[in-house]
Amino acid sequence: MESLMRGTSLNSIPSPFLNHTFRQHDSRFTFGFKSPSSTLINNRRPSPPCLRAQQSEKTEEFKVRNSQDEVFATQGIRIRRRPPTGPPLHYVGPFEFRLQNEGNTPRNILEEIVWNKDTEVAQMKDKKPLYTLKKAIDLAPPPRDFIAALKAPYLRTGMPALIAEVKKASPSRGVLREDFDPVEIAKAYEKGGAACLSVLTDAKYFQGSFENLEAIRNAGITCPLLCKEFIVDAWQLYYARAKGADAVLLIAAVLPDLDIKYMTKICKLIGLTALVEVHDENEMDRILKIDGVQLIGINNRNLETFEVDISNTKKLLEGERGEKIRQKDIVVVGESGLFTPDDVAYVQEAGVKAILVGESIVKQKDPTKGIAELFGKDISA
Ligand SMILES: O=P(O)(O)OC[C@@H](O)[C@@H](O)c1c[nH]c2ccccc12
Repeated sequence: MESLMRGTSLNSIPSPFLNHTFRQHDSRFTFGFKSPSSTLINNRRPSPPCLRAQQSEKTEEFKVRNSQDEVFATQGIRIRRRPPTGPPLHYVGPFEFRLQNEGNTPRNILEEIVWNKDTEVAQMKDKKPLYTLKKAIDLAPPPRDFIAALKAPYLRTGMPALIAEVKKASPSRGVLREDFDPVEIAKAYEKGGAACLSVLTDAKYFQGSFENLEAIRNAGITCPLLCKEFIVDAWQLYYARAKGADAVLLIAAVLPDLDIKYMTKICKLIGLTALVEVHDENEMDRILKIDGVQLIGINNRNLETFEVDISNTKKLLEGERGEKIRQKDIVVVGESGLFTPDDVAYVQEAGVKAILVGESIVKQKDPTKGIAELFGKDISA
């Protein structure tokens, strides 16, 4: 299974956004990175009836996708979940004309990742259908309480609890650590006082894996584990739980409200905690209207542009939003771009009870010391 995650077909999708260090090429993919062109196709023969039937199926698919796009647009979601199929053929006299897909190039890195993930998940689902995962989750180690693990150190120390990220690489930063031993890093984080760990499982863009998640889970680590994945399908929730995850990330920039509602319910059902990630006011307002969300992450990095600005955490917690969050007793996590004790103090002041940190601690020779440096003191006691 893991070889599939890192298999040739997926690793080889050419990407204009991906850091050169782990980029390969393959022409088998349906969505390419050709310069968007509007090509008029002119077939000289009229279509036989079977072709026309296929085309009307395509028309239906096109309509469904269009209406999905409309739902996304009304919620302010810019990310398209799949490459557009393009308009169906138009008949003009004895000729068939159609405009070739103009929009089948991802508009940004997040869109590219999501399109890849969709293909990847479809392949994985074929190999491991849901009913096999349902059996597997009964055998998985019982889930740990992610939110309780965050609240305890915050109540004890008054400092934000740390979710320390096991992260080898990212599309914006390239490889963060060459000598990457996920289990050693996880142990060092735990020793340094991390409350929970986040483990990147995306292979193509972050050089992570589910093997890492499983290995950390089986290495005697007691911190609850967040599976850091791009969830586009409920099947992935079951897969994450089967691999030992205690929590998963749901990205509001990718998932419409209905998916968030449905997925948070499934999470509850199978014992996973959902960390719902927002990046702007619109996403925050959408998520605050959804019942049952207990944990919200504010990402200081815009996943479409890679811009990092830690004042984003403050901005989204000001005024009525902050009030509503307190009323609902939601735990907020400040995510990304935190490097110094001043940064930690800044987001704490803004109202977060936990922080999610990768780069600044994973890059340190000794990540245990990296944590003490980040907080300006030893938080392990
Ligand atoms: O390495 P940083 O800047 O400390 O960031 C960690 C974490 O917040 C970041 O990896 C992250 C936040 N949300 C994500 C969604 C997908 C992938 C990665 C992320």
